Amino acid sequence: MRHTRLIAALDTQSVEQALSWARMLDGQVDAIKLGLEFTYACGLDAVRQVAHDRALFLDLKLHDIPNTVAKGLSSLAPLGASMLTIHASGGRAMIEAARAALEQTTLAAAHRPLLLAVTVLTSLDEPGLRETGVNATPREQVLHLGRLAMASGADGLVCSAEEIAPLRDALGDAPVLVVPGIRPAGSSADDQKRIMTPAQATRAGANWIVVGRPITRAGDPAAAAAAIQDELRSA
Ligand SMILES: O=C(O)c1cc(=O)[nH]c(=O)n1[C@@H]1O[C@H](COP(=O)(O)O)[C@@H](O)[C@H]1O
Repeated sequence: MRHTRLIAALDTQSVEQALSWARMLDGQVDAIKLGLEFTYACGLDAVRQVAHDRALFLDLKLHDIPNTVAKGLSSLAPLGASMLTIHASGGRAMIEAARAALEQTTLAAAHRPLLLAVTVLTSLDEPGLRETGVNATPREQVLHLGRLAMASGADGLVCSAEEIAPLRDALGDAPVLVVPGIRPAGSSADDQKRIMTPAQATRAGANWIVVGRPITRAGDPAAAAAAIQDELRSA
């Protein structure tokens, strides 16, 4: 059976806070995620400092013309992240250019970061997606973008847990599925719309789940992470 691993999203504008969370979560989570909030506030040197020898998901969701995304990724590749994100809606040429840039920039193939394509943000429900001009359900649009991204060179997809089963039906085991919008039972949804519990996500077949505020806002983040790992193991 697939073992679902846990990524903690360390969303903060403070290096000290990120370092403190990273240290308290060592041994409790399988990777840390640093994203837009941290990177814009603290810079790439701070990303290096917090990542140290931890597995890093650097989530900067690049979305631009192919040349700009390719050059942006070649600037990020030397940071040594295990995973990087782009938006699948940037299109085939952008995704192909992103993949080519990572192949060319990273020295050893074994160290190439996984290229993950974000499909439909977990903060969008059907009406929210329709407002962007997409006349499809989130599930249909995730499948559509997921097929495009995988055919264009992505290693995996970021999606909600609701779309894991249809993606597995359509694309099999090949895509690495990274799933945010995870809420342990009873915790606040915050701005997330398409949510599931850790147990539901692992049963559906997530490779990784991403959990931020339910861990970082807990009185004891290490205990919150440990409880999520227990839920994953016993699901
Ligand atoms: O790419 C992501 O990681 C991502 C994609 C998505 O569709 N939804 C989503 O929430 N995320 C990220 O996952 C994390 C979720 O954080 P919490 O809602 O606090 O658990 C945030 O850092 C988001 O940037």
